[in-house]
Amino acid sequence: MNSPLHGVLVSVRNLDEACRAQAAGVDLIDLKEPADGALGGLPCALIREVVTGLRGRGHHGPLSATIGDVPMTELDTILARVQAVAATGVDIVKVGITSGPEAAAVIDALAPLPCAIIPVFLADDGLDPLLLDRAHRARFPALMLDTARKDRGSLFDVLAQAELRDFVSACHRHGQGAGLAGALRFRHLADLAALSPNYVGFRSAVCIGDRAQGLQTDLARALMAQAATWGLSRKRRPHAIDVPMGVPVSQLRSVST
Ligand SMILES: O=C[C@H](O)COP(=O)(O)O
Repeated sequence: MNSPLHGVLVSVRNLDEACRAQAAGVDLIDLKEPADGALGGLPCALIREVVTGLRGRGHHGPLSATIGDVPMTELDTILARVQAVAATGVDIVKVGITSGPEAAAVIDALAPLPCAIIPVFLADDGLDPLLLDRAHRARFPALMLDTARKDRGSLFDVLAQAELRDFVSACHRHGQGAGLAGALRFRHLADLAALSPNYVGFRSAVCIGDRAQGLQTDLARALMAQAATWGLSRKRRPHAIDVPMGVPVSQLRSVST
């Protein structure tokens, strides 16, 4: 249960928001620019500033960052961005994967890299089982689902419960953590808990208005409190539903700088 890939992930865009997330007790702080799409990237200098700032404030929890919304056709750019983001000092690099002929080559190219990478499958148009199987076999520490079009409902509107359950089970069968995100709201916590993912990701739910607005500390605190009652946070209540073991720290490849 001490996996760094367990709990509630909240996306932030700068050090101020990161400190708010830290104050709220967020388990995984994720760096991205929410106004630039589902996986909008931040400049590496800003990522480094946030990493240094948080570590300087005694934050020991895992930090992730996205490489930005890079098309699958631009493999060289994807690999260069992964290397640059990993070098900022984050623990995990998130890479968005969209279905299409080039996606398999992206998975294959990411797999041997010497840093912890989480492929994020954008599920708006369904999941490609062959692509997912490839990612399971590539031994990434975790896989994640998210949605690109935030105005069309949540992850639960684009995938059936059974598909989500199969995704989580397949991750666990392959020794991988399973992450779920996609315009998730407080009202989804019970359904999320029933799926027993390793971590759940939020941005829209901790903003007033859309996800491009500022992170609200009060909402983040409330989210963490409610997630804890459902066993979805690392700070679980004693009576909370048990969540399967996540990926042990030893299984995370270190980030090369
Ligand atoms: O990585 C997780 C996402 O940032 C979640 O954002 P969202 O709740 O707006 O879909």
